[in-house]
Amino acid sequence: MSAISVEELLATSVALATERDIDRLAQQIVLLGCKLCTADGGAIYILDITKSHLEPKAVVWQGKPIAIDYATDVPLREHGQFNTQNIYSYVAFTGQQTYIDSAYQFAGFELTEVYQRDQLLKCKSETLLVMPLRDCNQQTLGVLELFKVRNGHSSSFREVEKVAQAFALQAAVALDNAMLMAMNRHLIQVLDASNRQLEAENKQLRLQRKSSQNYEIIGESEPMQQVYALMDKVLSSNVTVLLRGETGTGKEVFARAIHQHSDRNTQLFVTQNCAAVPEHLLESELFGYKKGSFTGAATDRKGLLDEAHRGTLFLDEIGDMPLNLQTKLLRVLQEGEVKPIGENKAHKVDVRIIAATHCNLEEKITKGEFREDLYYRLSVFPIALPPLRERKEDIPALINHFIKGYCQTYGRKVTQVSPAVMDILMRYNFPGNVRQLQNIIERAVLLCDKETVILPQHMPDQILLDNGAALEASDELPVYTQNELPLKEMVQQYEKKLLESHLRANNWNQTQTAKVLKMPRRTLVEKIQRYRIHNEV
Ligand SMILES: Nc1ncnc2c1ncn2[C@@H]1O[C@H](COP(=O)(O)OP(=O)(O)OP(=O)(O)O)[C@@H](O)[C@H]1O
Repeated sequence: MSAISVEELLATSVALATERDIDRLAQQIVLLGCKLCTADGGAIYILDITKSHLEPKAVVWQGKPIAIDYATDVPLREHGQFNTQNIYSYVAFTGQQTYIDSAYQFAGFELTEVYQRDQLLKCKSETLLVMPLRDCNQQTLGVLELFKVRNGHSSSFREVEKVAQAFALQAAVALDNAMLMAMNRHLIQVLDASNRQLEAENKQLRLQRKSSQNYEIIGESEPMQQVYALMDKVLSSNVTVLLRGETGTGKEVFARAIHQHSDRNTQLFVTQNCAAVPEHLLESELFGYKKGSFTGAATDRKGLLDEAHRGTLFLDEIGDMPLNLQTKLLRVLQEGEVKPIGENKAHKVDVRIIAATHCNLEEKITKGEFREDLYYRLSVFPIALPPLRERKEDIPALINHFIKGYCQTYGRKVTQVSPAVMDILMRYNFPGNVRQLQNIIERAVLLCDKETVILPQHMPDQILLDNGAALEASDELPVYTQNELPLKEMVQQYEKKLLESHLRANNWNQTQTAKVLKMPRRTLVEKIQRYRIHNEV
């Protein structure tokens, strides 16, 4: 064996201690092992993560790494038994440093991998040394094999036993460190990935919470849930939204909510009703003007589109916008450009448009009153708001919301509506939708001087009339078309139905019903017994 210089030993130590990549380290180990023990070649096998196989990691021949494609994994167990036939798995299993001096005469182990490699390298292995690589807890990490080929003067590895052992120990420590680091890196990656996933999920959850709870819009009914789901989709984009719905369904409320929950919420939410002002005024409102561009234009004036720069412009009643302005608006949507009246050049604006309409735009297009191209630009993301009569389950929550608000405004102590009022309002069709309900409650709160409950007499006459008509039309009261009964009986039947209906509306509370019907409670009880009226609750 050629003597190893101190420098070479130091260089070996440094090389092993500094390499962190397992594949490169495995190659270094074999290269250095060959050099220290004057081997012609060598191979390293490392235990896989399931600790069931030894995987070939690097093979070196005459000082150079060669491809390891020929080598296959070596199982540690076969048929449930430890695979002690194979030299690598034997060493891995027993931890015994093993020497073979005449590979082709030796019958103690299967040396299939060795013979295969010899065929590939066109040589004949003569002496072999297979060493276990174990960590400080004596757990096997892999095995290192060194070999010398038959060349007439090859010597046994036994001569370098001590050097080989010391080297294997050092190599195992380096390998253990590198594996721990790789494991750490892997864990950090897994943690990072799961953190990113958690962050994304949290963001999504925050958005969902916003949608169902934080829009500050009253209504939990199914049709409203569908609207919230659509709103969620447009919050993080600048897409133009078209809100459609009857008057008073809350189009402005929803437009404001979209702005407030979007990235633009630090900038202005500007509104303009396109039906409320004449054409020339609407144009100067929206686009602004230059000083002197028309009589009365004493100074330059910014339009609302510029006011809403980086914010949102809500255009209510878009269906009533004059055709000339529709063309100008289309340019804003297509080019993001605004040209104030009297100005030669257009300038860029960054504004999100939310438009609203209660009218049938498709019909207006057919009549030539609305530009089809503008319609397509505006209705990139239409949201239809349901009329109140299609989400009556939201009426009680809206009533409470408005009662609270108006009690604060007017200093009243109203807490609720009577069951009869609730019944009347639940029956009503609300052509004016939420706005109409809001007005009804405002009026009722104002009418309640000392009362804490809103009663039928606080309802507008029209609502009571409509309610009476609805009651008559419903099955709850008998409608006689023929005089098949004497009048007295007809009146009695009518009285019975009327009492039933009021009792139901007052939640079968007899005192309350008697009060509403302005009759003594005792008389009501007598009639209930006489007509055999039964509480349905
Ligand atoms: N879901 C709701 N929760 C609480 N208040 C609402 C709701 N929807 C509407 N409102 C109230 O109803 C009134 C009418 O709403 P809004 O002005 O947004 O309706 P609109 O559809 O824009 O009406 P129009 O078509 O007449 O312009 C407002 O005072 C608003 O505060």
